Amino acid sequence: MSQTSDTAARRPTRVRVPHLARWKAEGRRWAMLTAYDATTAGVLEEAGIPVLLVGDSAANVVYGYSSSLPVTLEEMLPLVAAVARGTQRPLVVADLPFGSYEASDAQAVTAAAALMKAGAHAVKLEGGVRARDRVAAIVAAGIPVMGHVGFTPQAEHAIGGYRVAGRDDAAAERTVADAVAVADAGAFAVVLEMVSAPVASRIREVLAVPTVGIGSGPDCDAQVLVWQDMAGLNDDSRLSFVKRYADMRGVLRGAAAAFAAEVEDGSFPDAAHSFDA
Ligand SMILES: Nc1nc(=O)c2c([nH]1)NC[C@@H]1CN(c3ccc(C(=O)N[C@@H](CCC(=O)O)C(=O)O)cc3)CN21
Ligand SMILES: CC(C)C(=O)C(=O)O
Ligand SMILES: [Mg+2]
Repeated sequence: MSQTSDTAARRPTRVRVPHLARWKAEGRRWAMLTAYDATTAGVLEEAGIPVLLVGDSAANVVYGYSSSLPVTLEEMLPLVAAVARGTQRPLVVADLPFGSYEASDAQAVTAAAALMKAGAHAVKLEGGVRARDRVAAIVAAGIPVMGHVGFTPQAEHAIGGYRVAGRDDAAAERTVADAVAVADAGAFAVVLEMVSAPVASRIREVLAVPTVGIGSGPDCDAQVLVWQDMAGLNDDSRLSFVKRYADMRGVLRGAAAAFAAEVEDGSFPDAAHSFDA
């Protein structure tokens, strides 16, 4: 295949599902962050993040809902398209939102295909044993699926709150069985959310595919955080598994306040930021 422009010649190779399998075999850990817009996704690509998740956490951090339940497929699609347009290298995974895949395999495949048409390279859905048929149906349609077990926020009301999965022996066995079920159904990776660290470690040993931890301890093949949590843009301090790597909330508040002060005192715009004649 000939490459005709400089841009094409420099275009980085897209991360694909087989790369993640290879990284597990090599014992190489990797980071996943959420992204919801083209600008941020481009910055995360520059930082070398290989996998971006357009999470249904968009419900909270983009749309301002107090849980992930209200966000719709229609609200997810433009965010997926923006992240795909804004990046060249990262694998873009899109969450199937609550209500878009539970009713039937056919509904799940239709919703997954809509996310792929918007630009995703893979989809993610919540649930273990209860979701295995959905995973298999979407995989059979040629769409890579990332699983998500442990605490599954879309099932908050069935679970009875935000809680760590796998803390007693029976719960540990259920969580391992959930991860195995989605991996056996064809998932290329499995998110482990708020799984106790020893159980997550066991799942990592048992699964041939990578585990992606969030609040599940260090013994995972990859780690994921919501980018606004990671960057300290969110002020929600309830999430004890989040580490803040910057104070973006403080930086942005400071910049906005400085801008407003200069507008109010007439020092912005100055000659350097105006057009003469
Ligand atoms: N900003 C943001 N970050 C997230 O990680 C996130 C979202 N939004 N929205 C979708 C889901 C919801 N998630 C959540 C929501 C709440 C807890 C939570 O309350 N955790 C507490 C309680 C744990 C416990 O009681 O055992 C914690 O201490 O982490 C955890 C994950 C993770 N996802
Ligand atoms: C927190 C991650 C795993 C997620 O599912 C989301 O952002 O919606
Ligand atoms: Mg999600």
